[in-house]
Amino acid sequence: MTALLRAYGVSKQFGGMKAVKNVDLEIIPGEIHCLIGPNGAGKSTMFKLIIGYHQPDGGKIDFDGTDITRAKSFARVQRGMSIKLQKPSVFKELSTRLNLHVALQQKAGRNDIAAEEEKLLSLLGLETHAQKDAGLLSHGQQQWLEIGMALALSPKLLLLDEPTAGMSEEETFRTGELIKRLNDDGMTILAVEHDMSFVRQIAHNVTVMHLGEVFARGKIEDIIADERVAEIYLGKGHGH
Ligand SMILES: Nc1ncnc2c1ncn2[C@@H]1O[C@H](COP(=O)(O)OP(=O)(O)OP(=O)(O)O)[C@@H](O)[C@H]1O
Repeated sequence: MTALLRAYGVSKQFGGMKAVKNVDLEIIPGEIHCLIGPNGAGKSTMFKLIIGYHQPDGGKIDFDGTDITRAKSFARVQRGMSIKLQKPSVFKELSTRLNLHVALQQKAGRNDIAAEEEKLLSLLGLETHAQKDAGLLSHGQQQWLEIGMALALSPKLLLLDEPTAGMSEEETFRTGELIKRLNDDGMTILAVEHDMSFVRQIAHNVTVMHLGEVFARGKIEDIIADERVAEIYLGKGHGH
């Protein structure tokens, strides 16, 4: 199957520090793909190269059949990437519903925004919080709202940077169920994630980075069974 996103030999250096070395990554339409690895592995840098926050020193990134290696972030969004960064950046003084409304308005050609709002509120499990100021939602609810705002753009690829950061165990599990529901509805998802039990809950395929390089890649069940992967997580005392 043709990849939706394909990175070839991507590298990024900060001063003398090679944060990402010759990384290949492939996202297939319809999959949930997790990019994992211990602290300092280069995951965030790779994510930022994909979303256009950093420019690579070498390599190439194709998205939906187009070379986007040097494209600006907004051009990537226009092509169908939707990005949810780690920290929620909802409009805290606006209601949950209004946050979704604003996000839905950004996509041209919507004719029934109210119906889309209802759909998203129910998908996110936030119906009873529709009128509440977003700033009064729990941390987890704000993260879900932001996922909803990312979905409002009807993306081809949803990119999530550590979607469970700072969440309780219960919120983490519910986030996993939400991501799986989105995927059941056809959404392709790339998530950078630390939490292995969460990765086990959602991932189809996994790319493992270590010291800036791809250390392993494959189906989630093979990655879980790979003792070398367990060693890089546990062996160096990084605490993940
Ligand atoms: N803007 C930057 N300037 C200098 N060095 C950087 C920069 N961004 C990342 N690095 C370095 O690149 C390496 C990889 O960092 P990166 O944040 O990509 O790893 P990570 O796998 O996301 O780690 P973590 O799980 O701790 O977030 C680290 O050694 C980091 O200090």
